[in-house]
Amino acid sequence: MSADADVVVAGGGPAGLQFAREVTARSEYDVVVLESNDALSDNDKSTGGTFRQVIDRYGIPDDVVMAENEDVVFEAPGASSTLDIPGYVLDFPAFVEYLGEDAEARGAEIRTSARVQAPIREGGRVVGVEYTSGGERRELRADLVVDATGPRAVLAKQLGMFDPDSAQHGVGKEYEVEGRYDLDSMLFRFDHDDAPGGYAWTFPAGEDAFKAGICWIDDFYETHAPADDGTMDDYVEDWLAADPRWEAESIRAVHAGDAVSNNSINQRATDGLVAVGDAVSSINPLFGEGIRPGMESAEMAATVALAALDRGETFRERLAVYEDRWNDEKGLDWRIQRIVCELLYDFTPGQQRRFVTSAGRLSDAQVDRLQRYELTLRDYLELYPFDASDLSKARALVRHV
Ligand SMILES: Cc1cc2nc3c(=O)[nH]c(=O)nc-3n(C[C@H](O)[C@H](O)[C@H](O)COP(=O)(O)OP(=O)(O)OC[C@H]3O[C@@H](n4cnc5c(N)ncnc54)[C@H](O)[C@@H]3O)c2cc1C
Repeated sequence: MSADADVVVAGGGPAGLQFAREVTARSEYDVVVLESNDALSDNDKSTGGTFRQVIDRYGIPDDVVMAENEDVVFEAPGASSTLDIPGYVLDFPAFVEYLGEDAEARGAEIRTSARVQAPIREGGRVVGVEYTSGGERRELRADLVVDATGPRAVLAKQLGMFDPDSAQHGVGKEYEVEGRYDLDSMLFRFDHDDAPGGYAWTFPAGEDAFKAGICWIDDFYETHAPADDGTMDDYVEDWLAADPRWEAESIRAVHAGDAVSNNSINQRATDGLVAVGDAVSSINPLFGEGIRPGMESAEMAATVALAALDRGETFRERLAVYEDRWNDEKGLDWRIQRIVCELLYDFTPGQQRRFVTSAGRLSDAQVDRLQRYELTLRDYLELYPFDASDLSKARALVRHV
C-alpha cells in the first residue's frame, strides 16, 4: 500500500515540531504532525527556562520570551552561590504555538485532536500509525514515523525501545504568579524542607510576574518527605510564602507534568521509525532541562532521516546513525549526570550546603562546561562533597544506571 505522507510525526511538542521544521526547511518531503491536544498551546506543562543556544540556534522570536535574566543562583540551607549563566524564560504555550505556525508556514500539516494509538507494522517494519480523531479510528501510512509523544512514549514503549524498569521518575508543579519578584536570576534551592528529594525554583516571568515551582524524584521524595507532609500544591504555596524576595498577588496559571529519565543509552531507531525528545528520554537527568536536548535530538534525527529518505532506505541500519551520534555525544554524559542526580537529590543538608558552596568556586571555564553539561570527572570531584557512604552508593549506581 502506498504512503499517505512521507513523514508522520506523533506529538506536537518542542521535539516533534522541531523535527517538522527541520524536514520542511531542508526538503520537499511532506510532513503530517498528529497532536492529541485540541491546540498545540494546550501543552503548558513546562516552566520554559532555557539558554541562549535554543534562542539563537532555533530562531526563537522575542515575543515568546517572557524574561531574560543575568545569572543562575543555587541555594541550600545556609549557602548561596551565583553563577554567571544568562538564561531565558519562555512563555511555553506561546513557544510551542510559534514552532507549529513556523512548521506550517514551511509546509507541514498539523492535525490537532488526533490521538496516536499504535504503530502499524508490516513484516516487522513500522509503516504508519493508527490514531483516533473525532471518535473515529484512522490510519496514516508514511515512509518514516517519528515518536515525539513526550514521556508517554506511545510508540517507543509498544515497540520495546527502552526498558521502563531502569527509568527514574520525577514530577513537577509550578505556579505562574503575578506579584513582586526582586531577583534578576533563575533560583534553584536544594532543601528537603522546601522540596523533599528534589529542588524548588523561582524564575522571573516579565514585569511583576514570576514562576515558582517544586520538583522531586519519586524515590528520593519517599526517603526525605516527613510522614505528615501535604500535597504538592501545599509545597508550592509554602515556597511562595517562604521568602521576602517575592510576594504573590494572584496565580495566573498552574503547570504540572512528569519526566522520565532512563539513562539515555536507549534504542532511538527501528525499521521505519525514530524517536525524539522525551519519548526517548533525551531530557538532561540532572536538572530536568528538556527543551534544549529535545530540540537537539530532533535536529540530529532529521539530518539522518533526510539522508535515509533520499535513499529510499528508512530501515534501522540507516536510521541508527542518529542513535549512534546521540549516544556518542550525550550517552555517557547523561549516564554520569543520572548518577550525579541520584546522589544530589539524596544529599544530607550538610552536603547540599557544601555542594552549593563549591558551585560558587567554579572557574569561568568550569561554569561554561557546566552550562553545556560537559563537566569532566575532575570538575565533578571538585563540585561534589562526597562522603564515604556516597562512594559505595556511586559504585552501586554505576552498575545499575
Ligand atoms: C513541570 C515541568 C517543568 C519543566 N521545566 C522545564 C524548563 O524550565 N526548562 C526545560 O528545558 N525543560 C523543562 N521541562 C521539561 C520539558 O518541558 C520537556 O523536556 C519538553 O517539553 C520535551 O519536549 P517533547 O516535545 O519531547 O515532549 P512534550 O513537550 O511532552 O510534547 C509531547 C507532545 O505529544 C503529545 N502527545 C502525547 N501523547 C500523544 C498521542 N498519543 N498522540 C498524539 N500526541 C500525543 C502531547 O500532548 C504533547 O503535545 C519541564 C517539565 C515539567 C514537567
